[in-house]
Amino acid sequence: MNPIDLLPSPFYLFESIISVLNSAQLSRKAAPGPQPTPADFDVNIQTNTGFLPAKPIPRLPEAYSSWENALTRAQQVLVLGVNITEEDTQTRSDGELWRAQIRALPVLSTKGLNGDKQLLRRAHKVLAFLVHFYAHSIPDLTDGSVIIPRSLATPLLEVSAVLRMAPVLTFADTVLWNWDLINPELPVTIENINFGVELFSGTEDERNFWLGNATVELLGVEILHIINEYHHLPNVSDLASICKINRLLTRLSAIVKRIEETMASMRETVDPSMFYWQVRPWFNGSATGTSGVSWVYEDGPDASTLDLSGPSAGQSSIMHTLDIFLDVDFKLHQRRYPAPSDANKRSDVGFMERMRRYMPGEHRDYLSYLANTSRPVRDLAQRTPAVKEPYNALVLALKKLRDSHMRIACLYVVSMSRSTKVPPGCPMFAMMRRMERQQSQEGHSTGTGGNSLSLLLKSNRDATTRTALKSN
Ligand code: HEM
Repeated sequence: MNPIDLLPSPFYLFESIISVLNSAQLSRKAAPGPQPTPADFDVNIQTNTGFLPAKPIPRLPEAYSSWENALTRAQQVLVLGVNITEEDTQTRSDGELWRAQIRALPVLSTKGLNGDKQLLRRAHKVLAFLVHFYAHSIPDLTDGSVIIPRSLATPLLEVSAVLRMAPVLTFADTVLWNWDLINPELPVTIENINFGVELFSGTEDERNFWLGNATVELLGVEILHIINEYHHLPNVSDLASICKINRLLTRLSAIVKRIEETMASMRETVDPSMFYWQVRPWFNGSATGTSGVSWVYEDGPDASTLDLSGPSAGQSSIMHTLDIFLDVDFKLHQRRYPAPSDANKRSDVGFMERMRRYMPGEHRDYLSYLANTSRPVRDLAQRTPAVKEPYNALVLALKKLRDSHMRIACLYVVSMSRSTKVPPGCPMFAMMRRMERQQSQEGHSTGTGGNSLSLLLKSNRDATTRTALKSN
Protein backbone atom coordinates (compact mmCIF):
# COMPACT_ATOMS: atom_id res chain seq x y z
CA MET A 1 0.00 0.00 0.00
CA ASN A 2 1.22 3.50 -0.83
CA PRO A 3 1.91 5.35 2.45
CA ILE A 4 0.25 8.43 0.94
CA ASP A 5 -3.02 6.45 0.91
CA LEU A 6 -2.82 6.19 4.67
CA LEU A 7 -2.72 9.94 5.17
CA PRO A 8 -5.99 11.74 5.84
CA SER A 9 -7.57 13.75 3.02
CA PRO A 10 -7.11 17.59 3.06
CA PHE A 11 -10.68 17.90 4.32
CA TYR A 12 -9.86 15.71 7.30
CA LEU A 13 -6.64 17.57 7.89
CA PHE A 14 -8.63 20.77 8.19
CA GLU A 15 -11.17 19.08 10.43
CA SER A 16 -8.30 17.70 12.46
CA ILE A 17 -6.88 21.12 13.13
CA ILE A 18 -10.27 22.35 14.35
CA SER A 19 -10.86 19.25 16.45
CA VAL A 20 -7.39 19.42 17.96
CA LEU A 21 -8.17 22.89 19.17
CA ASN A 22 -11.50 21.66 20.53
CA SER A 23 -10.08 18.67 22.31
CA ALA A 24 -6.83 20.08 23.62
CA GLN A 25 -8.51 21.17 26.82
CA LEU A 26 -10.05 17.73 27.45
CA SER A 27 -7.01 15.68 26.60
CA ARG A 28 -4.70 17.70 28.81
CA LYS A 29 -6.39 16.37 31.91
CA ALA A 30 -6.56 12.82 30.50
CA ALA A 31 -2.80 12.41 30.23
CA PRO A 32 -2.17 8.75 31.06
CA GLY A 33 0.26 7.71 33.77
CA PRO A 34 2.56 4.68 33.47
CA GLN A 35 0.72 1.96 31.59
CA PRO A 36 0.94 -1.80 32.13
CA THR A 37 2.11 -3.78 29.13
CA PRO A 38 0.16 -6.67 27.54
CA ALA A 39 2.87 -9.03 28.82
CA ASP A 40 1.66 -8.21 32.35
CA PHE A 41 -1.54 -10.05 31.37
CA ASP A 42 0.14 -12.93 29.57
CA VAL A 43 -0.78 -11.38 26.23
CA ASN A 44 2.16 -12.16 23.97
CA ILE A 45 2.67 -9.44 21.47
CA GLN A 46 6.48 -9.70 21.63
CA THR A 47 6.34 -13.25 20.27
CA ASN A 48 3.45 -12.43 17.92
CA THR A 49 1.29 -15.15 19.42
CA GLY A 50 -1.20 -12.88 21.22
CA PHE A 51 -3.49 -14.92 23.42
CA LEU A 52 -1.74 -18.11 22.36
CA PRO A 53 1.23 -18.97 24.57
CA ALA A 54 4.67 -18.26 23.15
CA LYS A 55 5.42 -21.98 23.03
CA PRO A 56 3.32 -25.13 22.62
CA ILE A 57 2.05 -26.74 25.83
CA PRO A 58 4.19 -29.73 26.91
CA ARG A 59 2.71 -33.03 28.05
CA LEU A 60 2.24 -33.65 31.77
CA PRO A 61 5.00 -35.32 33.81
CA GLU A 62 5.01 -39.08 34.44
CA ALA A 63 3.02 -38.76 37.69
CA TYR A 64 -0.01 -37.79 35.58
CA SER A 65 0.42 -40.41 32.85
CA SER A 66 -2.92 -42.01 33.77
CA TRP A 67 -4.68 -38.84 32.54
CA GLU A 68 -2.59 -38.57 29.38
CA ASN A 69 -3.06 -42.27 28.58
CA ALA A 70 -6.81 -42.06 29.14
CA LEU A 71 -6.99 -39.17 26.68
CA THR A 72 -5.03 -41.07 24.03
CA ARG A 73 -7.26 -44.11 24.48
CA ALA A 74 -10.45 -42.01 24.41
CA GLN A 75 -9.53 -40.68 20.99
CA GLN A 76 -9.04 -44.23 19.75
CA VAL A 77 -12.18 -45.93 21.03
CA LEU A 78 -14.91 -43.48 22.04
CA VAL A 79 -17.72 -42.26 19.83
CA LEU A 80 -20.69 -40.07 20.63
CA GLY A 81 -23.02 -42.10 22.85
CA VAL A 82 -26.10 -40.89 20.95
CA ASN A 83 -24.70 -42.41 17.75
CA ILE A 84 -24.12 -45.89 19.20
CA THR A 85 -26.68 -48.42 18.01
CA GLU A 86 -27.84 -51.35 20.14
CA GLU A 87 -26.12 -53.77 17.79
CA ASP A 88 -22.74 -52.10 18.16
CA THR A 89 -21.74 -54.14 21.20
CA GLN A 90 -17.98 -53.69 20.68
CA THR A 91 -18.19 -49.88 20.82
CA ARG A 92 -20.50 -50.12 23.82
CA SER A 93 -18.16 -52.35 25.79
CA ASP A 94 -15.04 -50.33 24.83
CA GLY A 95 -16.76 -47.23 26.15
CA GLU A 96 -17.99 -48.92 29.33
CA LEU A 97 -14.50 -50.20 30.07
CA TRP A 98 -12.95 -46.78 29.48
CA ARG A 99 -15.44 -45.06 31.79
CA ALA A 100 -15.00 -47.75 34.47
CA GLN A 101 -11.24 -47.17 34.35
CA ILE A 102 -11.79 -43.44 34.76
CA ARG A 103 -13.98 -44.04 37.81
CA ALA A 104 -11.29 -46.28 39.28
CA LEU A 105 -8.49 -43.71 38.91
CA PRO A 106 -7.15 -42.20 42.14
CA VAL A 107 -7.72 -38.52 42.82
CA LEU A 108 -4.28 -37.10 42.00
CA SER A 109 -3.00 -34.04 43.80
CA THR A 110 -2.41 -31.05 41.52
CA LYS A 111 -0.10 -29.28 43.98
CA GLY A 112 2.95 -30.42 41.99
CA LEU A 113 1.71 -28.43 39.01
CA ASN A 114 1.25 -25.12 40.80
CA GLY A 115 3.81 -22.56 39.75
CA ASP A 116 4.11 -23.96 36.22
CA LYS A 117 1.52 -22.23 34.08
CA GLN A 118 2.11 -24.37 31.01
CA LEU A 119 1.54 -27.59 32.96
CA LEU A 120 -1.56 -26.19 34.65
CA ARG A 121 -2.93 -25.39 31.21
CA ARG A 122 -2.16 -28.88 29.97
CA ALA A 123 -3.86 -30.34 33.05
CA HIS A 124 -6.95 -28.18 32.45
CA LYS A 125 -7.07 -29.22 28.83
CA VAL A 126 -6.55 -32.95 29.42
CA LEU A 127 -9.08 -33.10 32.26
CA ALA A 128 -11.66 -31.03 30.42
CA PHE A 129 -11.35 -33.24 27.34
CA LEU A 130 -11.73 -36.30 29.57
CA VAL A 131 -14.86 -34.85 31.21
CA HIS A 132 -16.49 -34.21 27.81
CA PHE A 133 -15.42 -37.64 26.54
CA TYR A 134 -16.88 -39.20 29.68
CA ALA A 135 -20.24 -37.41 29.53
CA HIS A 136 -20.85 -37.66 25.80
CA SER A 137 -19.73 -41.23 25.19
CA ILE A 138 -22.51 -42.69 27.38
CA PRO A 139 -25.08 -44.38 25.11
CA ASP A 140 -28.83 -43.76 25.33
CA LEU A 141 -28.51 -40.73 27.59
CA THR A 142 -30.62 -37.83 26.41
CA ASP A 143 -31.77 -36.28 29.67
CA GLY A 144 -31.32 -36.62 33.43
CA SER A 145 -27.91 -36.18 34.96
CA VAL A 146 -24.46 -37.71 34.75
CA ILE A 147 -21.99 -37.88 37.62
CA ILE A 148 -18.52 -36.75 36.62
CA PRO A 149 -16.22 -38.96 38.73
CA ARG A 150 -14.11 -37.34 41.42
CA SER A 151 -10.91 -38.58 39.69
CA LEU A 152 -11.63 -35.93 37.01
CA ALA A 153 -13.85 -33.46 38.86
CA THR A 154 -11.59 -32.75 41.85
CA PRO A 155 -8.33 -31.98 39.97
CA LEU A 156 -10.22 -30.06 37.26
CA LEU A 157 -11.85 -27.85 39.88
CA GLU A 158 -8.44 -27.28 41.49
CA VAL A 159 -6.50 -26.28 38.36
CA SER A 160 -9.42 -24.16 37.16
CA ALA A 161 -9.33 -22.25 40.44
CA VAL A 162 -5.60 -21.55 40.02
CA LEU A 163 -6.02 -20.50 36.37
CA ARG A 164 -9.18 -18.58 37.33
CA MET A 165 -11.30 -20.09 34.57
CA ALA A 166 -14.36 -22.32 34.14
CA PRO A 167 -13.93 -26.02 35.05
CA VAL A 168 -15.08 -27.25 31.66
CA LEU A 169 -13.79 -27.40 28.09
CA THR A 170 -13.17 -23.86 26.84
CA PHE A 171 -11.99 -21.99 23.76
CA ALA A 172 -8.54 -21.87 25.39
CA ASP A 173 -8.36 -25.70 25.60
CA THR A 174 -9.52 -26.28 22.05
CA VAL A 175 -7.80 -23.39 20.25
CA LEU A 176 -5.23 -21.44 22.28
CA TRP A 177 -3.60 -24.54 23.78
CA ASN A 178 -4.33 -27.15 21.13
CA TRP A 179 -1.32 -26.93 18.80
CA ASP A 180 2.30 -27.85 18.39
CA LEU A 181 5.01 -26.78 16.00
CA ILE A 182 5.73 -28.59 12.75
CA ASN A 183 9.34 -27.43 12.93
CA PRO A 184 10.26 -26.53 16.53
CA GLU A 185 13.28 -24.57 15.27
CA LEU A 186 11.06 -22.10 13.39
CA PRO A 187 8.85 -19.37 14.90
CA VAL A 188 5.15 -19.71 15.68
CA THR A 189 3.35 -18.85 12.44
CA ILE A 190 0.14 -20.22 10.99
CA GLU A 191 2.23 -22.14 8.42
CA ASN A 192 4.38 -23.75 11.12
CA ILE A 193 1.57 -24.79 13.45
CA ASN A 194 -0.15 -28.12 13.67
CA PHE A 195 -3.66 -27.45 15.02
CA GLY A 196 -5.99 -29.83 16.77
CA VAL A 197 -3.45 -31.94 18.67
CA GLU A 198 -6.43 -33.36 20.57
CA LEU A 199 -9.75 -33.91 18.80
CA PHE A 200 -13.06 -35.56 19.71
CA SER A 201 -14.34 -36.81 16.38
CA GLY A 202 -10.89 -37.06 14.80
CA THR A 203 -12.37 -35.57 11.62
CA GLU A 204 -10.68 -32.99 9.42
CA ASP A 205 -13.86 -30.92 9.80
CA GLU A 206 -13.22 -30.61 13.53
CA ARG A 207 -9.56 -29.78 12.98
CA ASN A 208 -10.47 -27.17 10.36
CA PHE A 209 -13.06 -25.65 12.65
CA TRP A 210 -10.39 -25.01 15.30
CA LEU A 211 -7.87 -24.00 12.64
CA GLY A 212 -10.28 -21.31 11.39
CA ASN A 213 -10.66 -19.97 14.93
CA ALA A 214 -6.91 -20.10 15.53
CA THR A 215 -6.25 -18.21 12.29
CA VAL A 216 -8.49 -15.45 13.63
CA GLU A 217 -6.50 -15.44 16.89
CA LEU A 218 -3.23 -15.02 15.01
CA LEU A 219 -4.66 -12.33 12.73
CA GLY A 220 -5.75 -10.68 15.94
CA VAL A 221 -2.17 -10.24 17.17
CA GLU A 222 -1.95 -7.20 14.90
CA ILE A 223 -5.06 -5.84 16.63
CA LEU A 224 -3.26 -6.14 19.97
CA HIS A 225 -0.21 -4.32 18.59
CA ILE A 226 -2.36 -1.49 17.27
CA ILE A 227 -4.34 -1.07 20.47
CA ASN A 228 -1.11 -1.12 22.43
CA GLU A 229 0.34 1.54 20.16
CA TYR A 230 -2.77 3.67 20.66
CA HIS A 231 -2.53 3.42 24.44
CA HIS A 232 1.13 4.37 24.41
CA LEU A 233 0.82 7.46 22.24
CA PRO A 234 2.27 10.36 24.22
CA ASN A 235 -0.99 12.24 23.68
CA VAL A 236 -4.18 12.13 21.61
CA SER A 237 -4.49 15.82 21.02
CA ASP A 238 -1.87 17.05 18.57
CA LEU A 239 -2.30 16.82 14.85
CA ALA A 240 0.37 14.17 14.37
CA SER A 241 -1.30 11.95 16.98
CA ILE A 242 -4.72 12.32 15.42
CA CYS A 243 -3.35 11.42 11.99
CA LYS A 244 -1.68 8.43 13.61
CA ILE A 245 -4.93 7.34 15.29
CA ASN A 246 -6.75 7.57 11.97
CA ARG A 247 -4.18 5.28 10.42
CA LEU A 248 -4.39 2.82 13.32
CA LEU A 249 -8.19 2.66 13.04
CA THR A 250 -7.97 2.17 9.28
CA ARG A 251 -5.54 -0.70 9.80
CA LEU A 252 -7.92 -2.25 12.33
CA SER A 253 -10.75 -2.13 9.77
CA ALA A 254 -8.57 -4.00 7.28
CA ILE A 255 -7.85 -6.74 9.85
CA VAL A 256 -11.52 -7.11 10.71
CA LYS A 257 -12.19 -7.58 7.00
CA ARG A 258 -9.55 -10.32 6.86
CA ILE A 259 -11.17 -12.02 9.84
CA GLU A 260 -14.48 -11.94 7.99
CA GLU A 261 -12.82 -13.53 4.94
CA THR A 262 -11.21 -16.22 7.09
CA MET A 263 -14.55 -17.06 8.63
CA ALA A 264 -16.27 -17.21 5.24
CA SER A 265 -13.52 -19.51 3.91
CA MET A 266 -14.37 -22.06 6.62
CA ARG A 267 -17.32 -23.09 4.46
CA GLU A 268 -14.84 -24.79 2.13
CA THR A 269 -13.19 -26.88 4.84
CA VAL A 270 -15.89 -27.58 7.43
CA ASP A 271 -18.90 -29.58 6.30
CA PRO A 272 -22.08 -28.25 8.00
CA SER A 273 -23.73 -31.59 8.61
CA MET A 274 -20.51 -33.18 9.87
CA PHE A 275 -20.02 -30.20 12.18
CA TYR A 276 -23.54 -30.24 13.52
CA TRP A 277 -23.95 -33.98 14.06
CA GLN A 278 -20.45 -35.34 14.66
CA VAL A 279 -18.42 -32.46 16.09
CA ARG A 280 -20.53 -29.92 17.94
CA PRO A 281 -22.31 -32.36 20.30
CA TRP A 282 -18.96 -33.09 21.97
CA PHE A 283 -18.63 -29.42 22.95
CA ASN A 284 -21.93 -29.23 24.82
CA GLY A 285 -21.48 -28.68 28.50
CA SER A 286 -23.95 -29.33 31.26
CA ALA A 287 -27.55 -28.55 30.31
CA THR A 288 -29.14 -25.71 32.20
CA GLY A 289 -32.65 -25.74 30.71
CA THR A 290 -35.41 -28.29 30.94
CA SER A 291 -33.97 -30.66 28.32
CA GLY A 292 -30.56 -32.24 27.99
CA VAL A 293 -28.19 -33.89 30.42
CA SER A 294 -26.93 -31.97 33.45
CA TRP A 295 -23.58 -32.77 35.03
CA VAL A 296 -22.86 -33.30 38.71
CA TYR A 297 -19.21 -32.97 39.77
CA GLU A 298 -18.68 -35.68 42.38
CA ASP A 299 -17.58 -34.11 45.69
CA GLY A 300 -17.83 -30.71 43.97
CA PRO A 301 -20.05 -27.73 44.73
CA ASP A 302 -23.62 -27.43 43.48
CA ALA A 303 -23.34 -27.54 39.67
CA SER A 304 -25.57 -24.48 39.37
CA THR A 305 -22.75 -22.44 40.93
CA LEU A 306 -20.26 -23.53 38.23
CA ASP A 307 -19.78 -22.29 34.67
CA LEU A 308 -20.24 -25.46 32.65
CA SER A 309 -21.54 -24.50 29.24
CA GLY A 310 -18.58 -25.61 27.09
CA PRO A 311 -16.42 -23.89 24.47
CA SER A 312 -17.57 -21.16 22.08
CA ALA A 313 -15.81 -18.65 19.87
CA GLY A 314 -17.77 -16.19 22.01
CA GLN A 315 -14.87 -16.84 24.45
CA SER A 316 -12.27 -15.54 21.98
CA SER A 317 -10.44 -12.76 23.80
CA ILE A 318 -9.58 -11.18 20.46
CA MET A 319 -13.25 -10.57 19.69
CA HIS A 320 -13.81 -9.17 23.18
CA THR A 321 -10.76 -6.94 22.77
CA LEU A 322 -12.27 -5.37 19.66
CA ASP A 323 -15.69 -5.01 21.28
CA ILE A 324 -14.24 -3.39 24.38
CA PHE A 325 -11.90 -1.13 22.43
CA LEU A 326 -14.90 0.17 20.45
CA ASP A 327 -17.19 0.12 23.53
CA VAL A 328 -19.91 -2.16 22.15
CA ASP A 329 -22.72 -2.26 24.71
CA PHE A 330 -24.09 -5.82 24.62
CA LYS A 331 -25.94 -5.37 27.90
CA LEU A 332 -28.00 -2.48 26.53
CA HIS A 333 -27.01 -0.20 29.38
CA GLN A 334 -26.24 2.86 27.28
CA ARG A 335 -28.79 5.10 25.66
CA ARG A 336 -27.85 4.69 22.00
CA TYR A 337 -29.45 4.92 18.57
CA PRO A 338 -31.46 3.09 17.23
CA ALA A 339 -33.10 1.95 20.44
CA PRO A 340 -33.00 -1.82 21.04
CA SER A 341 -35.91 -3.75 19.52
CA ASP A 342 -38.13 -5.99 21.65
CA ALA A 343 -36.28 -8.98 20.20
CA ASN A 344 -32.96 -7.42 21.26
CA LYS A 345 -34.29 -7.05 24.79
CA ARG A 346 -35.45 -10.68 24.87
CA SER A 347 -32.00 -11.98 23.88
CA ASP A 348 -29.32 -13.26 26.23
CA VAL A 349 -27.71 -9.87 26.86
CA GLY A 350 -25.41 -11.29 29.53
CA PHE A 351 -23.90 -13.88 27.16
CA MET A 352 -20.68 -12.03 26.29
CA GLU A 353 -19.95 -11.10 29.90
CA ARG A 354 -20.53 -14.71 30.94
CA MET A 355 -18.18 -15.94 28.23
CA ARG A 356 -15.34 -14.00 29.87
CA ARG A 357 -15.51 -16.32 32.85
CA TYR A 358 -14.37 -19.14 30.54
CA MET A 359 -11.18 -17.28 29.64
CA PRO A 360 -7.94 -17.72 31.58
CA GLY A 361 -8.04 -15.14 34.40
CA GLU A 362 -5.09 -13.13 33.10
CA HIS A 363 -6.78 -12.57 29.75
CA ARG A 364 -9.90 -11.43 31.55
CA ASP A 365 -7.72 -8.99 33.51
CA TYR A 366 -6.36 -7.63 30.23
CA LEU A 367 -9.93 -6.99 29.07
CA SER A 368 -10.71 -5.19 32.33
CA TYR A 369 -7.61 -3.08 31.87
CA LEU A 370 -8.79 -2.15 28.35
CA ALA A 371 -12.30 -1.42 29.60
CA ASN A 372 -10.98 0.93 32.28
CA THR A 373 -8.46 2.79 30.18
CA SER A 374 -8.16 6.51 30.68
CA ARG A 375 -8.28 6.90 26.90
CA PRO A 376 -11.54 5.42 25.53
CA VAL A 377 -11.40 5.71 21.75
CA ARG A 378 -15.17 6.18 21.38
CA ASP A 379 -15.03 9.26 23.60
CA LEU A 380 -12.10 10.55 21.58
CA ALA A 381 -14.00 9.99 18.31
CA GLN A 382 -17.05 11.67 19.82
CA ARG A 383 -15.18 14.87 20.54
CA THR A 384 -12.76 14.74 17.60
CA PRO A 385 -14.57 14.92 14.26
CA ALA A 386 -11.50 13.77 12.34
CA VAL A 387 -11.40 10.50 14.26
CA LYS A 388 -15.11 9.86 13.93
CA GLU A 389 -15.03 8.66 10.33
CA PRO A 390 -12.36 5.94 10.71
CA TYR A 391 -13.93 4.98 14.04
CA ASN A 392 -17.36 4.55 12.42
CA ALA A 393 -15.77 2.68 9.51
CA LEU A 394 -14.29 0.22 12.00
CA VAL A 395 -17.65 -0.21 13.72
CA LEU A 396 -19.21 -0.90 10.33
CA ALA A 397 -16.53 -3.47 9.51
CA LEU A 398 -17.27 -5.26 12.79
CA LYS A 399 -21.00 -5.10 12.11
CA LYS A 400 -20.39 -6.69 8.69
CA LEU A 401 -18.30 -9.38 10.34
CA ARG A 402 -21.23 -10.17 12.63
CA ASP A 403 -23.64 -10.20 9.63
CA SER A 404 -21.37 -12.69 7.93
CA HIS A 405 -21.05 -14.75 11.12
CA MET A 406 -24.84 -14.89 11.41
CA ARG A 407 -25.04 -16.43 7.93
CA ILE A 408 -22.42 -19.01 8.91
CA ALA A 409 -24.13 -19.87 12.19
CA CYS A 410 -27.45 -20.14 10.34
CA LEU A 411 -25.96 -22.56 7.81
CA TYR A 412 -24.09 -24.67 10.37
CA VAL A 413 -26.55 -24.69 13.22
CA VAL A 414 -30.04 -23.36 12.50
CA SER A 415 -30.48 -25.04 9.07
CA MET A 416 -28.93 -28.26 10.30
CA SER A 417 -31.24 -28.38 13.31
CA ARG A 418 -34.15 -28.07 10.89
CA SER A 419 -32.94 -30.63 8.35
CA THR A 420 -34.94 -33.83 8.50
CA LYS A 421 -34.23 -35.37 5.12
CA VAL A 422 -32.26 -38.55 5.52
CA PRO A 423 -31.89 -40.69 2.39
CA PRO A 424 -33.62 -44.09 2.63
CA GLY A 425 -31.19 -46.78 3.73
CA CYS A 426 -28.80 -44.21 5.12
CA PRO A 427 -26.24 -45.96 7.33
CA MET A 428 -26.40 -43.10 9.84
CA PHE A 429 -29.56 -44.50 11.35
CA ALA A 430 -28.64 -43.53 14.90
CA MET A 431 -28.10 -39.98 13.79
CA MET A 432 -31.53 -39.94 12.20
CA ARG A 433 -33.15 -41.19 15.39
CA ARG A 434 -31.35 -38.49 17.27
CA MET A 435 -32.57 -35.78 14.94
CA GLU A 436 -36.15 -36.94 15.36
CA ARG A 437 -35.77 -37.11 19.12
CA GLN A 438 -34.27 -33.63 19.36
CA GLN A 439 -36.94 -32.11 17.19
CA SER A 440 -39.77 -33.62 19.16
CA GLN A 441 -38.17 -32.55 22.46
CA GLU A 442 -37.02 -29.09 21.54
CA GLY A 443 -39.03 -27.92 18.58
CA HIS A 444 -36.23 -27.41 16.06
CA SER A 445 -33.50 -26.10 18.29
CA THR A 446 -30.60 -27.45 20.26
CA GLY A 447 -28.30 -25.70 22.68
CA THR A 448 -27.81 -22.19 21.41
CA GLY A 449 -29.78 -23.33 18.37
CA GLY A 450 -32.83 -21.99 16.57
CA ASN A 451 -34.55 -18.96 18.00
CA SER A 452 -32.31 -18.24 20.95
CA LEU A 453 -29.27 -18.35 18.68
CA SER A 454 -30.79 -15.95 16.16
CA LEU A 455 -31.86 -13.60 18.95
CA LEU A 456 -28.37 -13.61 20.46
CA LEU A 457 -26.47 -13.07 17.24
CA LYS A 458 -28.85 -10.38 15.99
CA SER A 459 -28.77 -8.61 19.31
CA ASN A 460 -24.95 -8.57 19.30
CA ARG A 461 -24.94 -7.38 15.69
CA ASP A 462 -27.41 -4.60 16.56
CA ALA A 463 -25.40 -3.60 19.63
CA THR A 464 -22.42 -3.24 17.29
CA THR A 465 -24.41 -1.07 14.87
CA ARG A 466 -25.51 1.10 17.80
CA THR A 467 -21.87 1.77 18.70
CA ALA A 468 -21.45 4.02 15.63
CA LEU A 469 -21.46 7.72 16.39
CA LYS A 470 -24.12 9.93 14.86
CA SER A 471 -22.96 12.75 12.62
CA ASN A 472 -23.55 16.09 14.33
C1 HEM B 1 -18.18 -22.69 11.09
C2 HEM B 1 -17.84 -21.64 11.82
C3 HEM B 1 -18.65 -21.10 12.97
C4 HEM B 1 -19.85 -21.49 13.48
C5 HEM B 1 -20.75 -22.60 13.00
C6 HEM B 1 -20.14 -20.63 14.60
C7 HEM B 1 -21.27 -20.73 15.39
C8 HEM B 1 -21.52 -19.96 16.49
C9 HEM B 1 -22.62 -20.15 17.40
C10 HEM B 1 -23.64 -21.26 17.31
C11 HEM B 1 -22.56 -19.19 18.34
C12 HEM B 1 -23.52 -18.98 19.53
C13 HEM B 1 -22.85 -19.30 20.82
C14 HEM B 1 -22.49 -20.78 20.89
O1 HEM B 1 -23.38 -21.64 20.86
O2 HEM B 1 -21.28 -21.03 20.93
C15 HEM B 1 -21.41 -18.38 18.04
C16 HEM B 1 -21.04 -17.29 18.77
C17 HEM B 1 -19.95 -16.52 18.45
N1 HEM B 1 -19.01 -16.79 17.50
FE1 HEM B 1 -19.10 -18.23 16.09
N2 HEM B 1 -19.14 -19.72 14.75
C18 HEM B 1 -18.19 -19.99 13.79
C19 HEM B 1 -17.01 -19.35 13.62
C20 HEM B 1 -16.59 -18.29 14.37
C21 HEM B 1 -15.32 -17.62 14.23
C22 HEM B 1 -14.20 -18.00 13.25
C23 HEM B 1 -15.31 -16.61 15.13
C24 HEM B 1 -14.20 -15.65 15.41
C25 HEM B 1 -14.12 -14.53 14.85
C26 HEM B 1 -16.58 -16.61 15.80
C27 HEM B 1 -16.95 -15.72 16.78
C28 HEM B 1 -18.09 -15.80 17.54
C29 HEM B 1 -18.46 -14.83 18.55
C30 HEM B 1 -17.67 -13.59 18.94
C31 HEM B 1 -19.63 -15.29 19.12
C32 HEM B 1 -20.46 -14.61 20.22
C33 HEM B 1 -21.70 -13.98 19.64
C34 HEM B 1 -21.42 -12.72 18.87
O3 HEM B 1 -20.55 -11.94 19.27
O4 HEM B 1 -22.12 -12.46 17.87
N3 HEM B 1 -17.32 -17.65 15.34
N4 HEM B 1 -20.81 -18.87 16.92
